[in-house]
Amino acid sequence: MPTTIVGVVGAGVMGRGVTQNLAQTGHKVILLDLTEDILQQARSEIQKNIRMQRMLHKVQTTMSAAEILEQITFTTSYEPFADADFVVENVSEKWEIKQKVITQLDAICPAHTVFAINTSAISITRLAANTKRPEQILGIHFMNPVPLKPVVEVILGFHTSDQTIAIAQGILTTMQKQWVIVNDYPGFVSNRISHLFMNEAAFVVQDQVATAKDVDDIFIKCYGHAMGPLQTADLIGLDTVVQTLDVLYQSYQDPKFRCCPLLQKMVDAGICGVKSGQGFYTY
Ligand SMILES: NC(=O)c1ccc[n+]([C@@H]2O[C@H](COP(=O)([O-])OP(=O)(O)OC[C@H]3O[C@@H](n4cnc5c(N)ncnc54)[C@H](O)[C@@H]3O)[C@@H](O)[C@H]2O)c1
Repeated sequence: MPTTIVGVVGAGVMGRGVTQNLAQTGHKVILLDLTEDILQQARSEIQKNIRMQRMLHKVQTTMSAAEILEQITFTTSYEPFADADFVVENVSEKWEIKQKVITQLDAICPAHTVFAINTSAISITRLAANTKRPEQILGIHFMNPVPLKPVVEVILGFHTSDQTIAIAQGILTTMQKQWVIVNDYPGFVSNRISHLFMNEAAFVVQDQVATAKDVDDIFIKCYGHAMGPLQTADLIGLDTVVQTLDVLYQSYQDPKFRCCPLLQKMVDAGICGVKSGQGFYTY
């Protein structure tokens, strides 16, 4: 396999999962975030998740937790990205932040490096236009928790080349992932549909039609879903759900994506779901 070093930008919910998945399948990973504190939290969280996932989900790896962590370089500097062959970008779901990061990556990474954008809804084509390598950019929408979810959505930007797709598929195969390839319109398939579900579920709770648990129970017990829409929103992070709805609303100019005021109010109050310990449920 040609790729040896993978850069990961953003050490939040998704960046940690992507890093763990890459490291435990033998890749050398450079993980970048804004502060040492965030990186320290990411390190502890990855260590905890390796242990928990082995215990609860019987995840098979021949490497010890210490060996997996040794594969990861934690950094606040872009300098090590000069050696990266493949980059997975996982920063917050805000256009200005992703645009700045992709420009910095384009300046430091070697000419051959492929960039995979892990986004909920932002246009891959629009981000690619901020680089000198639009044919080497594609979207990989990983599912959460990354090491446990076997399938990703691969999103083709307008200029994404066949070679870029093949390189990404090579990395995904080593990560033990399967993929579904889709075209680039904001929200792709998964989030364009799921955010309507989650948003409307929040409106139902806001309107006091039912409690969060009753809404979720209907999806789980009547429709056979593994999780209800509000449990899913808590798992994603309510802040990320609100940001994604904002991107969808701006992109399509369609009122069906207007964010439920209850969701916005919860985020304003610091209630962001699993990551903050409180959302529609308590964690
Ligand atoms: N949470 C999910 O279930 C989920 C699933 C699929 C895709 N996504 C997408 O993945 C991306 C990351 O989501 P998340 O849930 O991990 O968010 P998060 O808020 O948990 O983490 C974002 C991280 O980005 C870092 N960051 C912000 N600006 C940065 C910069 N300039 N340079 C480096 N790091 C920076 C933050 O410090 C934070 O650690 C988003 O685009 C989101 O839409 C999320």
